[in-house]
Amino acid sequence: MAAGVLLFVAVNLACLSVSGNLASGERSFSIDYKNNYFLKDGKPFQYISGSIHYSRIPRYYWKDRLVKMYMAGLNAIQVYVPWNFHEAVQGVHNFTGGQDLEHFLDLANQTGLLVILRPGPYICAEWEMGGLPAWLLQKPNIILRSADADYVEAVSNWLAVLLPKMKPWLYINGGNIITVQVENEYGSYFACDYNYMRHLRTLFHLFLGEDTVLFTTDGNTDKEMTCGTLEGLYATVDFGTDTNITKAFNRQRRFEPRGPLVNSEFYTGWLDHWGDQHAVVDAQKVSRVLGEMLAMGANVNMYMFEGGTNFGYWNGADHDTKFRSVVTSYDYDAPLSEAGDPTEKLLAIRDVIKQVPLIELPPTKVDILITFTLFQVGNISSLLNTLSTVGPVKSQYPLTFEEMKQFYGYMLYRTTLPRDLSEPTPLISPLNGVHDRAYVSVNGVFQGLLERDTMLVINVTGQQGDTVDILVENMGRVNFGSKINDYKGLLSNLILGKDVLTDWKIYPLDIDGAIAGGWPHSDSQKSFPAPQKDPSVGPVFYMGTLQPNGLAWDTFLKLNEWTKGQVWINGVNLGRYWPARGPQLTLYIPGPLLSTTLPNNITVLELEGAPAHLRVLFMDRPQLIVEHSLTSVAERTAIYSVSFFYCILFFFVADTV
Ligand SMILES: CCCC/N=C1\SC[C@@H]2[C@H](O)[C@H](O)[C@@H](O)CN12
Repeated sequence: MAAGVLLFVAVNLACLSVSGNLASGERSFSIDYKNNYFLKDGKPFQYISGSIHYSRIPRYYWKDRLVKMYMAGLNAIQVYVPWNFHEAVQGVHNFTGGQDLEHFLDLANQTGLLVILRPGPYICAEWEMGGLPAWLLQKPNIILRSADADYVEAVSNWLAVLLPKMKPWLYINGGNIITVQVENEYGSYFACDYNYMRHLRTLFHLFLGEDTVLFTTDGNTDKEMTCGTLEGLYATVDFGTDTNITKAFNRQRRFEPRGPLVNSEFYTGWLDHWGDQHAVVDAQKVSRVLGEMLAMGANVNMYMFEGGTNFGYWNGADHDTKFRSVVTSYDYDAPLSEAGDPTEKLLAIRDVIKQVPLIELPPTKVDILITFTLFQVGNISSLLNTLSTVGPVKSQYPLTFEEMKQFYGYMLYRTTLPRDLSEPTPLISPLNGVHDRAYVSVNGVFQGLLERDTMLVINVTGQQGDTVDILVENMGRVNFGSKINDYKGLLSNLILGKDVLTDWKIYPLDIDGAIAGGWPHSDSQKSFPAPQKDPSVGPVFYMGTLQPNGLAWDTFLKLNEWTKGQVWINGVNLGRYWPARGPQLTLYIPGPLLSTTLPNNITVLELEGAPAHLRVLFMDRPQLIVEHSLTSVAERTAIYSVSFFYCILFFFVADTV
């Protein structure tokens, strides 16, 4: 029996012998600084936890994931609360449906899982702006994650709503929350503002009670631990498989000489940015290092255990040497896949934990391969009456998304050519002010794109008075480091040759609202352009309808030879696709999102260029670019032959108009 299990059994046996000094039935959770472990109801307790983000999993799959985590041997889960997920509009709080945090906590409780709650208010997590709501940026020069008065006021108002909801869920009050994290890796942030952390500590104690176990988590360096820790908040560390465990926990000991050893984020995998090679972490290495930590009696949370998906516009970004947007899939090479399928890594981890009988895990999904063809709806310039019902804001110079009070998605900036441009003329944002991608058209003809930090100039031609349309895409706000004040849109003027472009009409686009309202399928009685021989280039909408065919399983949408864009299915925004850049090549579609009785409406916004065939493919497994080619020849042959067979069998010509 692995040493880790021996120790786990020993700790549990110790529980039987320890005569708790508690009234029978009284619940408590605390730190035993004498014996260096947690006490649960007065008995030694070691948590084996996994991170799962309810904001990245459809509500109908929460229980499925939680049960699988329990079946893997965990006794706890760790969960972030993204502030912007619950207060996208200032002062308007949403705790229903996919935001029903208390329902998620209740499902975890029903499943026998304790909870390590991480309410931030900043959470990082490769989530949009690290969970901070973008409307904070409307306060000029706000210093986020500091004692800045505007920021502190907004944080205090938010925590005054959230924390009272959480108090009944504390283990000591009959719930399942055992510990609560304050902020997140604060030692990594430039501000190092102890007054801010003291204010948070005051609020957390005020709303949750003085006897709640509060903690901090920081990267495994002295500098990070120095700025990130505070008296009264138990200091924990995070590190992955390549870190020396003894050195890491010795560093924690320098800040917490007594108390339980805790690795709050043991990285089971890692995140992907568009253009990266897909990050993987060896399963045997993960299970081995986990076993070593458990054998030391350490408390471990595996980050991630179930990653899920950055649906809609919720992905974050990093900005070290340049801006790098996080992909839609948050699979994280985690023990449970993005679609919730157990992996070899989960089985290896379960072998180390071995605290639950080896119940058979549910089988993976059945094979599905469906191909069908989309039809062109039109380009954005021609759809402004549908997509921008509020109409344009006129401004001499460009306004940001935040100034326009639209925080996510896409914005259309329109002006006219100041003079004839018979020769290709450079269009440039001299201050690198395109945040993040701008798709440029003249009189509806796509001229090219500008990309933050990457593509800073394109050539344009046209005649004086021609309409210049610039569609700007928010690719997700930076979620880590000093650049989280990540304003979006055209942050500075555009220069065309020697002319500063002025006199703008700026159109907020409510694409999600239009699609949720049934567009474009509800317009299907109208005539759409007939399929073109040559595919359009530039931002164009396409639509399709998949007739019900019993398909109610999880599938993965592949847009083979498409470039980059966004997909909606039955009104739900699945997120971004970018197969031209990878490594992600498919989009996860949760099975219950598809109707087995009604037509399934697919809408695609292709931003650069669709393939002539306009076909899309529903697959039974994800595809991504790994270090070697996508698949071996044998695998490729198998996929294509199976695909060919199913194409014949399931070829769907989408409903046309
Ligand atoms: C080297 C940069 C470290 C930044 N911290 C990261 S990257 C992946 C994870 C998640 O973002 C997590 O939310 C952070 O707390 C720690 N971490």
